[in-house]
Amino acid sequence: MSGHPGDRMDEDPEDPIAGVETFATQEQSSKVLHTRRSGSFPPAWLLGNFRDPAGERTSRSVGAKASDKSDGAIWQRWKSKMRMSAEALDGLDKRPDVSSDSVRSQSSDRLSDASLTFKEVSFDVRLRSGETKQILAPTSGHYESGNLVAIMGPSGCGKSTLLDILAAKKSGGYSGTIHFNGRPRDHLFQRVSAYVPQEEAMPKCLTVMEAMEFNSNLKIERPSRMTWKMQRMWLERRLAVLGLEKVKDHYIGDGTSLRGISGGQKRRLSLAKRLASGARVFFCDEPTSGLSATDAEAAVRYMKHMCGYYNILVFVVIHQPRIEVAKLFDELLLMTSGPGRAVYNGRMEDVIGYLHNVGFEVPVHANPLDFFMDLVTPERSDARVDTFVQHYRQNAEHQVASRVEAGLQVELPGAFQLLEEVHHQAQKWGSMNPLRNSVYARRFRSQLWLVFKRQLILRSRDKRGFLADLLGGLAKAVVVGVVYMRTGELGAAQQTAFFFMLCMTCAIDGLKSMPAIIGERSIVKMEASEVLYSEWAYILSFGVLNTLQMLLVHSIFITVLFAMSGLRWQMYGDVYLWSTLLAATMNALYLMVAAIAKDATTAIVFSSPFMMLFLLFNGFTATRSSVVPWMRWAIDISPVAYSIQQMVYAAKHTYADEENLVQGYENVIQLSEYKDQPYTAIAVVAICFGIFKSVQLTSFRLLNNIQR
Ligand SMILES: Nc1ncnc2c1ncn2[C@@H]1O[C@H](COP(=O)(O)OP(=O)(O)OP(=O)(O)O)[C@@H](O)[C@H]1O
Repeated sequence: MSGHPGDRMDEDPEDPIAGVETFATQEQSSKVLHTRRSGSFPPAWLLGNFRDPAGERTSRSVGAKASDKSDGAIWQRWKSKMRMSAEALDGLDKRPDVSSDSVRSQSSDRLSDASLTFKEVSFDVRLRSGETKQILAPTSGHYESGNLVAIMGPSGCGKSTLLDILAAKKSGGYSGTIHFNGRPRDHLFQRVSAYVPQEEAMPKCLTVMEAMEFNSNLKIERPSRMTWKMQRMWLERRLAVLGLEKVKDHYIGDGTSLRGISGGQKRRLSLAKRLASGARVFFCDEPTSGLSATDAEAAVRYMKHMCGYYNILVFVVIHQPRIEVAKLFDELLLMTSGPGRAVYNGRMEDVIGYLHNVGFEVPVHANPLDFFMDLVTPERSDARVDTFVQHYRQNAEHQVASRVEAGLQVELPGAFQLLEEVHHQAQKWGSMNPLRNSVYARRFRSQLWLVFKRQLILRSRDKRGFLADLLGGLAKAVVVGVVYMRTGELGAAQQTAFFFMLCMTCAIDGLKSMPAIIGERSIVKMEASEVLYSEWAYILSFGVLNTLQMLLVHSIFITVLFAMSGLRWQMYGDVYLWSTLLAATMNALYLMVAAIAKDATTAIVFSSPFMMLFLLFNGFTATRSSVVPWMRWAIDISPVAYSIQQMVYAAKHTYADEENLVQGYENVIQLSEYKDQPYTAIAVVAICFGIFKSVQLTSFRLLNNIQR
């Protein structure tokens, strides 16, 4: 069997195989391919610009010289591989005991072994009173791939704390050691592990397959001769393992404005995305909470599939599962609270025997886990916490300790070697860049392109939002234009009032961009903490697209308004330039606030003082001589004031042949203490823009780091 990024490789069967499943997939895929290439937007090049398996034209240069024959051979090998993995998957589905070794060994996609060992991991916090509180007492464990591990215990016992420490979500503040594959965890651990939050924010207008492609492309580089269609087949296998193949072309949705996949399917998509990223160890924080009993069971059952089929290690923090669900877990780490301490750490099937050894018999028809949980929940009157803690210390702790020591003796390939193994095998499908020894699997420019591409797709699908923005700009221009229709015939004071109103309108227009960045922040926070891409990649792509859209809407607004005002077209260039600089600077200000604020309401509240400062100290209604001397600086730094000032000078030059107007403008200049200083004006506007952008970028990054 031949390989693909993330799979273990065996020998390639060279014979061409056209299995039923393969054909079905091929047909579906080509249907989508056809739809995407037939002129719809986003265009095909945006969604995937890769060679058709049949050797058709490609825009990807690497591998373009390969002969059709060898491309055909690659395609046949790939089809054969996919068919065999589909058969193995079918076999897995049909077996009631999904974890049986015989079924596992059928899996051609089985990843190499991995283990996680933690020794004496504890966590203390310093309270405001100065005291230290132990949240998690020293806890140890050793777990190997192919196992589904349940972490259970009463509320507040430190399950999530332990999970966060193991997943490297907590960068410090804990003691103890954590080893991956018998070696100390290093910076590459994040590339081979995945943290799955309780509920994940995902872009609603993306399809399930596109979400998979996004994660996969950011974590695993596609070899040059692996086509878009081949990658899709590979991702379909991952979706099939989690029971999502039927919804692969459905939108994710948000359940309200866009009905997408169900809540249970979303949870499974969270897993599938990480699977497509090549993760070997999963840390899932309450993946079943909020789901119906049926969906919760399905989620755990699919996790079990994933574990067995790919040989993955999965930790799941879970609250009192039903007996059918509990039985799916291989291992159990049960904790009690006050502080968090282990009271059981072993195979799930041994729980009843363990309870018997401690002196408790599980009542007939009772769920053993419910029974056990009740006994170790300190708040319950029938709890026997001390008995279990003591029994664990005297009889079980040393067994766990020896498992840990044995685990530490076995040095499996480290994260880099695992990545190298995958990289090496993937090279069978074409050339690739050298493997990066960085937390980011892809270079910054690839991250930027992939993030930009997704943003463009999402924006292109939000046609209503775009149209509303465009029509809003047009309507605003018409309304303001009707008010100032005779401006061209009026005196300098009235014309300056028009410039003032125009600048005010441009200055507040950017407020509407705030909800977009706030809405996407939780998605970016999650993805950036998973080191899919750097925050800069997001901020840059958002900035470019937001600016382009703003420029388009702004241009329509200014042009229509200017045409209606009746002013001479000679000064259109100046009006356009200064209003655009002002709009861009104020937009940067609003995005800066949006990057800091908790939510949209807070952002509006925060942005008001800044907005008022610039709008009120505008040099026209409040001049340098009319404001208190100690507030004159506000006019000196106001982009609004500089924009009005430069428009006034432009008008004075434009109407140089009309004596009355020139005189009128002289009066305005004198009253408002204006100076014709275009370079100072540009410098001030550019400095403001630079400061707002820098604060936005830094705070976005800082906030993400704090919350990581
Ligand atoms: N950084 C911290 N500072 C103060 N207290 C903390 C900190 N981290 C965790 N805790 C406290 O430690 C306890 C354990 O929290 P944790 O979220 O790990 O528990 P849990 O078992 O996952 O709870 P639940 O099942 O309710 O989600 C809680 O009381 C929590 O408030």
